[in-house]
Amino acid sequence: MSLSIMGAGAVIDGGGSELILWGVILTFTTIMIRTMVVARGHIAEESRIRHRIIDAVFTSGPVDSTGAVVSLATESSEKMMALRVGFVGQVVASLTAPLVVLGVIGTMSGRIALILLGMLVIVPLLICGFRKIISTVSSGSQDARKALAAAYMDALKSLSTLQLLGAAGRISDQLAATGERNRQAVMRLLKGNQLILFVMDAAFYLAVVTTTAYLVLSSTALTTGQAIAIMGLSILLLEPMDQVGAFFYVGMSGLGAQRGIFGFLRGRSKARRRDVSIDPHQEAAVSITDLSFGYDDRDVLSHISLTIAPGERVGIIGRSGQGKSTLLALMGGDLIPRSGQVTLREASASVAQTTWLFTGTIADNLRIARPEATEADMWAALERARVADEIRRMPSGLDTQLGEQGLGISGGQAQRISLARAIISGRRIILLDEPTSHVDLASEREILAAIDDLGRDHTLIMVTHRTTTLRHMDHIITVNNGTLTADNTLAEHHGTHR
Ligand SMILES: Nc1ncnc2c1ncn2[C@@H]1O[C@H](COP(=O)(O)OP(=O)(O)OP(=O)(O)O)[C@@H](O)[C@H]1O
Repeated sequence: MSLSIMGAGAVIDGGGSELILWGVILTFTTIMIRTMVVARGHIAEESRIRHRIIDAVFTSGPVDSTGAVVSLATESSEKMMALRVGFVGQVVASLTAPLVVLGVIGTMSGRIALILLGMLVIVPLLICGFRKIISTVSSGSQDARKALAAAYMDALKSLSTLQLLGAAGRISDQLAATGERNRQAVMRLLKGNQLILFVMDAAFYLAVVTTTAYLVLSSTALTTGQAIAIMGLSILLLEPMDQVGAFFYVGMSGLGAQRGIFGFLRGRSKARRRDVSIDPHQEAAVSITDLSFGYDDRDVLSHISLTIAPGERVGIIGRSGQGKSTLLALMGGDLIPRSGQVTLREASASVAQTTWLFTGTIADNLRIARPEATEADMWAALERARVADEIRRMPSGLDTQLGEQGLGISGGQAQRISLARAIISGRRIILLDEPTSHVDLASEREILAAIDDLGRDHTLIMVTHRTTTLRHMDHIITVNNGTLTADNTLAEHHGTHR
């Protein structure tokens, strides 16, 4: 369009080939800038954002809401990428066009170009003004969407529990209500956008066209051809207005998503986990010195010290809520002590209370701990965890597909696969948090036998409630009121705690 308008002005004036040439060059430059900026690293940028989010989760430990993180790593990342790659590029390009046009108008009348430039500057100011007005509505819509994603994720994660409790219907109603709140928030955002767009579009179009017409008509220095060319060109000044609509859809939601992602990353970097310190020259497998820890303003462990020799099996017991799992998490580096020090001779592996298996095959789940493991390595680890025979009897063996959290196998089998994974990792300090609490007696016997079979090349530290398990331990430590009591033998334990 710019080409034909400039052409018109030039042809009418005669000898305007220079203008046409400029028009051609600058129009193509604008298109190239737009294409290059938009295309640059589209997918790379999105995966970079996702990578930062996931990296922050991995380095700083568990999150309060998995759903919210999934929402950040999917929808929000997409929106932030759309803002940074597609939208910013388009805005730059759409601002280039009017500047070029002003340059061309400037060759005919510097005064008109300057006045129109002044009007153009108002556009970003107007956008900023409206952004402030609408940002609350936009954040509300983002929050509603995040709440919806988190609610779905939580409901799906606890589906079987909800069904067992007969609460599925109620939760389904709650999800519907959360969905409705999300719909209303989106509608509010759209309504606000439409209104602002209408006002801005109409006002700006009218202002530019009337001002240009007035300036052209009141100028005596312009030829008829120039006057027509300037009037035509002024239409191109409205190009940024086409971006205003996109600004409120892509820009505002992108900025909201960016705020959410940066806020999450800032929070995570504050909570950044410090890996437990490793000292291969240390004699003890685990040494804890004058360690204190608490959640918020509540102290859980106070000035505790502990040394565990390589090859020892230590049972950690105590009443519910005394801090057994917390102590194990501190040994694994999942929590940071408030004061004091935890030092391990080498990195540890964990077997959690509830099985932690991914969707994938049994082999996939083992190779997570050691990607280069051969089939023979995997069978050896499964033998040691006393689950190999059962897996051999499964039609697909190592290729048996597991659902989320080990769906498709029994809790006891899942727990022993989890133990096999700790074994195949080659780590010789194994932290077990009540590995037998959710399994039947037969599975418990198998797990305990597997622990006995591990031999003295592994140091085992196990939180447990079960007295049967304690017989397999060399030492028992009781956590009580923030302190530790070491019972050197099982007899001592029975003597004091029966
Ligand atoms: N993430 C957390 N935020 C705040 N408080 C927590 C958190 N995790 C645990 N606690 C509290 O810290 C205390 C110790 O918890 P911990 O899970 O370590 O106890 P435990 O001895 O392992 O209990 P149980 O035998 O019931 O598993 C409890 O009072 C618990 O409520």
